[in-house]
Amino acid sequence: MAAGKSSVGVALAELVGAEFLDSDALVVAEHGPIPEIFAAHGEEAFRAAEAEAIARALTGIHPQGLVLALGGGSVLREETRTRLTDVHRVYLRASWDDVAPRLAGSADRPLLHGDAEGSWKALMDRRRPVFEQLASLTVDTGTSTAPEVAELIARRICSGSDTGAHTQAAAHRIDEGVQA
Ligand SMILES: Nc1ncnc2c1ncn2[C@@H]1O[C@H](COP(=O)(O)OP(=O)(O)OP(=O)(O)O)[C@@H](O)[C@H]1O
Ligand SMILES: O=C(O)C1=C[C@@H](O)[C@@H](O)[C@H](O)C1
Ligand SMILES: [Mg+2]
Repeated sequence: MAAGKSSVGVALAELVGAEFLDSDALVVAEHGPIPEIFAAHGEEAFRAAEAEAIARALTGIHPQGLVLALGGGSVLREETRTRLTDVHRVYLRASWDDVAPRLAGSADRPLLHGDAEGSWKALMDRRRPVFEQLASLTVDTGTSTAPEVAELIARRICSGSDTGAHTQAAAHRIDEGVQA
């Protein structure tokens, strides 16, 4: 949470000329604000809506390519991890010290209500192994701005240091974006 998935995703999509989608925004557009979904229907209902939104995004047609920012807990579902097999999967790594100032004043993360630091660390302890295993590329976000992180991702994908599957066309587009 607050690792910068949405901010970096927008910057990366702009850099490489791809379409950008955000699973949280897709869920909100269809079902309303996330805290209200959690309050009215519970986390499971949110996770189901999130998995559906991601499935639709990934099966949609995106002639320019797609950068998809995922909700922080979405990949805990095996069905979603399976859907990501053939794409680049970037893990934006951040520490509590990195994210604490970014979370200040934000009330739209229902899983962090109360003891935000304790909740964030407990969530991350559970999720980190999943993120590490799923990622085809890991980037630290602590000391770089979102556009800088985006550029680093594009360069790493171009240079082949990302092990994720990708097409020649996508690599070429990224190359052009990085050089632009
Ligand atoms: N590399 C960065 N350096 C400094 N601030 C950042 C960086 N990346 C994102 N931010 C800021 O942190 C806040 C959270 O970023 P963002 O919404 O992109 O995170 P997220 O990972 O999408 O969070 P969520 O899991 O809630 O969807 C925003 O205010 C954003 O401007
Ligand atoms: O980390 C999480 O579980 C979440 C992160 C946000 O992106 C939202 O998807 C929601 O607040 C849950
Ligand atoms: Mg986000």
